[in-house]
Amino acid sequence: MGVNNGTVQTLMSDFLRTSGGVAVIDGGFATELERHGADLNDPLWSAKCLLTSTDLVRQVHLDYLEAGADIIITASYQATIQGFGAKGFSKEESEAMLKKSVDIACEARKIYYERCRNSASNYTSDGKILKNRPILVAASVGSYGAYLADGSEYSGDYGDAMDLEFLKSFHRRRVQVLSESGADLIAFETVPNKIEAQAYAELLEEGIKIPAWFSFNSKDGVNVVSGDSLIECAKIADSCPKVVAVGINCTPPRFISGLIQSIKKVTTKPILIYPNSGETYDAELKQWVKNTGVPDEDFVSYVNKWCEIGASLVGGCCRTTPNTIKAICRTLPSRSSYLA
Ligand code: MET
Ligand SMILES: [Zn+2]
Repeated sequence: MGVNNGTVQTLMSDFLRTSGGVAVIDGGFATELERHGADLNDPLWSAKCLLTSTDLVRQVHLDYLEAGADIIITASYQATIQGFGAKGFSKEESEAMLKKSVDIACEARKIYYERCRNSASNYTSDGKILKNRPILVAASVGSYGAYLADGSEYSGDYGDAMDLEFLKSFHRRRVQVLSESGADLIAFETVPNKIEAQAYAELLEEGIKIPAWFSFNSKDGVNVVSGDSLIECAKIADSCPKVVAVGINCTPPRFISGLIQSIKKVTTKPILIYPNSGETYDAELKQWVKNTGVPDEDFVSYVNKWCEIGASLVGGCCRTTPNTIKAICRTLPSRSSYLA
């Protein structure tokens, strides 16, 4: 673990202090696996690589560390006990797979630290950042909609019959296993609606021993994707003592400033931002389609503005790459010092 003496509540503030006020999150993980040739057309999506391509998973984590990320997010976004079960794995095997997603990220961090130790400078001639610094491993938990693998993490529509207890029991064991796996925190990502945020907040109170962040997604720049109020969602995160950061991921860059302003109204917890490239995922085509996608340079030109208005953790989501993360590091005043 990269930060010493941290308690659950102070983990993120301690971490941000040692990171110079702003920390860098990694970039798109599943889409980066795909860019390296992985076929993720599967209900497990990126978690399929936990079964077939662990070396690639480790390599992509390392690529993000060498691009300057301070926080790497595990391949467990769409890894669920139910999803592995549907492929014939036992409960024990499925739980082992969850643990493995964290183990691989921790291995990458260990290899990275070795490379830092063996490197004469913080920045190599081929553009790698090898700077010894605190690094956190965040265990990803994607939404119930992500498990459904039908794009409903972008609609947030779970039907009228959905209830809180169902969602809690869906996520309970997975969250327990990930919280005992050696990860530093849990990243609840792409949270599409209020009921799922509530379910996570209540699960965290069931004796979970590591902190978490809540990251919502939006497709209108005002509400979360289901149409539920972002303000109300952020309030749920704010009132949960285990939640150490609140924010937005997998949302077009152009919406981010407004969303930060909304979140700020209801919480003083650190705000995290990791937008996608601005393209849209077409669930039927199972493809990212271009619309208002912004190239890396434009995406990055927003970053300091986001920090000025309140973000303190910044990275990228789907279709962003290690180059995006490098460019984010280069633009942050607190980082540029070791990237000369
Ligand atoms: N951390 C996940 C990934 O980058 C988030 C996916 S959002 C649909 O793969
Ligand atoms: Zn994404």
